Amino acid sequence: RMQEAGEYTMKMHPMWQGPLVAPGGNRQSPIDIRVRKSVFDPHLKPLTPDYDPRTCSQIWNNGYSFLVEYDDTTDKSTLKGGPLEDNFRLCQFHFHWGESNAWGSEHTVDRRLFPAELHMVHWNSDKYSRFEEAVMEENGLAVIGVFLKIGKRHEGLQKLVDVLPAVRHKDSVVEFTRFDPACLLPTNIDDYWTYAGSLTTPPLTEAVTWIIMKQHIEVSHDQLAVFRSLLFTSAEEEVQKSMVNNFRVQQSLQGRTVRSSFT
Ligand SMILES: CCc1cc2c(cc1OS(N)(=O)=O)CC[C@@H]1[C@@H]2CC[C@]2(C)[C@@H](O)CC[C@@H]12
Ligand SMILES: [Zn+2]
Repeated sequence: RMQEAGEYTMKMHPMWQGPLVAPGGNRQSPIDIRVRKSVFDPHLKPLTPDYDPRTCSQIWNNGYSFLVEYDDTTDKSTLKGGPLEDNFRLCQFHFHWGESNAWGSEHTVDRRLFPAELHMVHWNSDKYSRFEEAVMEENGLAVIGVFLKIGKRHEGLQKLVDVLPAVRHKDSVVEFTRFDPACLLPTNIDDYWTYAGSLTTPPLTEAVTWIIMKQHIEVSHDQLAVFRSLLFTSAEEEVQKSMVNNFRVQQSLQGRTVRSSFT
């Protein structure tokens, strides 16, 4: 019997069977961005990502998403400007998506859901010496969020899509080199919202300056379908679970202000 509408019960990924709220969390992510409540900040500078594709090293299925990891032992792929006071180093990017195109993003814009969301994770290399340290510190991380919509095929993404079957199972890793993450940014990166939040997966630490792009990117239905062919489960497990709906429920704003770089 097909599930009746509204009867939909999402099988929670084991990650969410634990504590859903960080202890004492008052700046949690993701959130709904209320456009009319965001405050234009004329002092926000243009964002200046400067990525070196040669720092791309591997793709890893960590059992919740797939992470494209970058060598962050030097200042070769960096992010500066925007709301950021310091220099940040790119360490990985990953996505969140749904089992249908009707939902999948973590952030929403006036409650509008997107089929997927890209996160590019950077850490403050002026203040800390390694990612694991910055993860625990306020203003330790900066994450760029980009919404994905279904439309024309994304040529730059295809190189990544083609290698995903090699990391189908949890804990699989495959070498992946010379991928320029800038190709996944929208053409206009000057218009964004920014707010103080947290990681949306454990350790859920309130270390993140979020920078959410106003302009989305387009990927094809077939490209997103390959994301859904990944598995939460490792090769040994007898019951295989499709990697879908790997997003966190929205958190309350708790008095925070979302700033915009545009009017
Ligand atoms: C894909 C979602 C994901 C995984 C990870 C982080 C962040 C992640 O997404 S999100 N949405 O930016 O919060 C930051 C902490 C990372 C973790 C991947 C695994 C680690 C790198 C651990 O090995 C140590 C710190 C962990
Ligand atoms: Zn994420």
